[in-house]
Amino acid sequence: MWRMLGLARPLAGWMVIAVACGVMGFCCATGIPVLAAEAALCIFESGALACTLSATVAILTIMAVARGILHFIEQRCNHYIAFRLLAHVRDLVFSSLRRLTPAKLAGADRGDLISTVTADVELLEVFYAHTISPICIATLMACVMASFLGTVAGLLPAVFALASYALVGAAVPMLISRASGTGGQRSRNLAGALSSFVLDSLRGLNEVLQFDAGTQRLDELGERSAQLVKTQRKLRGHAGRGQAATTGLIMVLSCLQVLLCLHLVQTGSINPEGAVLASVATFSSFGPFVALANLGSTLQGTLAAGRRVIAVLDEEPQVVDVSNKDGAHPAFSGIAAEHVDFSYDDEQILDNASIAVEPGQIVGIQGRSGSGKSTLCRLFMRFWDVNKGRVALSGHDVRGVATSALRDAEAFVEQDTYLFHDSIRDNLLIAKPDASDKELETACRAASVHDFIMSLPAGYDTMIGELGDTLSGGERQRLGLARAFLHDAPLLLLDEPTSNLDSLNEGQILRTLTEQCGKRAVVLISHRPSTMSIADKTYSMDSGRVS
Ligand SMILES: Nc1ncnc2c1ncn2[C@@H]1O[C@H](COP(=O)(O)OP(=O)(O)OP(=O)(O)O)[C@@H](O)[C@H]1O
Repeated sequence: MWRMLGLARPLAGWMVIAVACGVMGFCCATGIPVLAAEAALCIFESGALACTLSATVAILTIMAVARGILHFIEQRCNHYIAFRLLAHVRDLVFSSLRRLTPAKLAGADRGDLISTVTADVELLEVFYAHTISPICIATLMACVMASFLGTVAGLLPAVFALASYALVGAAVPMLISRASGTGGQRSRNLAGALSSFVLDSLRGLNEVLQFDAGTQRLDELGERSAQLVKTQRKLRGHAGRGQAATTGLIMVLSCLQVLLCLHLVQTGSINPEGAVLASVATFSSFGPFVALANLGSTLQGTLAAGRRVIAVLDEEPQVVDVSNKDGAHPAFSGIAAEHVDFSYDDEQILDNASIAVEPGQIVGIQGRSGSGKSTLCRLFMRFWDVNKGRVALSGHDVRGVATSALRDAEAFVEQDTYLFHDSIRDNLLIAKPDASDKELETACRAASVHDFIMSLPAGYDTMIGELGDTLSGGERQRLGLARAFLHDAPLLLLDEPTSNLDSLNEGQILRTLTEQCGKRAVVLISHRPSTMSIADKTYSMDSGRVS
């Protein structure tokens, strides 16, 4: 909670305005019946109906309008603070992910991470807009009311009111929160799992139809929905019972205050006027504390979301970027893995692996599936650091090379090319944002994809559908290669670059690679003998060892 509050420090000024408006607004809300009671007493005592009534009506009208305006300003400020902070927190989370990726996003907790980035950050709105300032407002209102009651009716009604506020505003939300238990969290997890299941089913629709698994998927969908509805019904039940208990408790406490005031009048400790004003004020002053009582059912979920967001912010990256100032910027003169040991978790993937790539060379790597070929490329990119040995770029350990220099020196085409929901042009320009149309065309011709792009209705400005599934595997692969060619790095790491291509397109790509090999070094991973035939030398990988 303190860490989350710390993030709100730059917006403290807005928070002060929100709290001030909230307190003044509740003073008006409580003041209206108190003033009305005061006017009634005055008329009853003096009989000066006309003048008292018009003055009172005027003041009451001003207070009622002021209450509305103040509440509006309070809510505006709270939501301004909340949404500014959500943007700030999202920025912090994305910066953190930038530090933690790609190792973090390749891990098994990827799904959890995505719900932290989306749902958890969103949930913090409740904390920033509906938790902090209501707590401050309730605390200040408790002080204001205690001093008012102390003035009109003495110490005892003031102390009783304070105890009542503590009961409604602190004990009740804690009890509701405890009674709801982890229900809020469970409901959120179930809702997240349900949407993933729906998305998964839609993505795998072809497989579902092909294997006639529709009924089975529908049954599972029904079961998951029923579980979610059950959990939410239970939660609503808790919230409803909590609200009913709060309202009942307020009635009982207000009546007890009236009885206490009557008793004090009987003993002569206070006058009847003070007793009436204290009773009316107590009845109408529970608003800020009810707001806190209602937080009970959401508090645990909000704090759990905050804890997860802060855990992402605090997580230490597996690979720490090297800044331009601290790192080396060597001109490319080859890359090598020297006696490298590596494991993702406990399972050893590379065992004393050594490989050397010189400028202008095409180096092939082959081996059975899972032998660690792609892993070696990821170590060249320094997505992970080696456990033993070193990866050397131009003779420099990559752990000492500036990350931007490393990215400039290498272009990596992985087995799956990710295409953004954007135009083909913008998808390619990510590799070189300032590339001219001519450069774009040259890269696409080299990747044998220019003619295909020109056959599309809007050419390079054609939008790529969501998940890129309007394109074939081969078209996506060639766009990935075009990106790498555009990046124009001296080292190309190509992981199965021709696996989805027909022999015509494969031939064109291989021609491009051999033509360019004077210009750059290429690491080529492939199971295809035709692709491997262009390699100057070939390494074989088996159980993490290279020969
Ligand atoms: N992020 C990861 N976390 C844990 N294990 C991983 C991770 N990525 C890969 N592995 C495991 O490491 C081993 C080597 O994977 P790698 O992708 O390097 O193999 P590969 O030789 O390129 O296989 P293929 O030819 O099928 O692409 C595999 O057993 C794989 O399951």
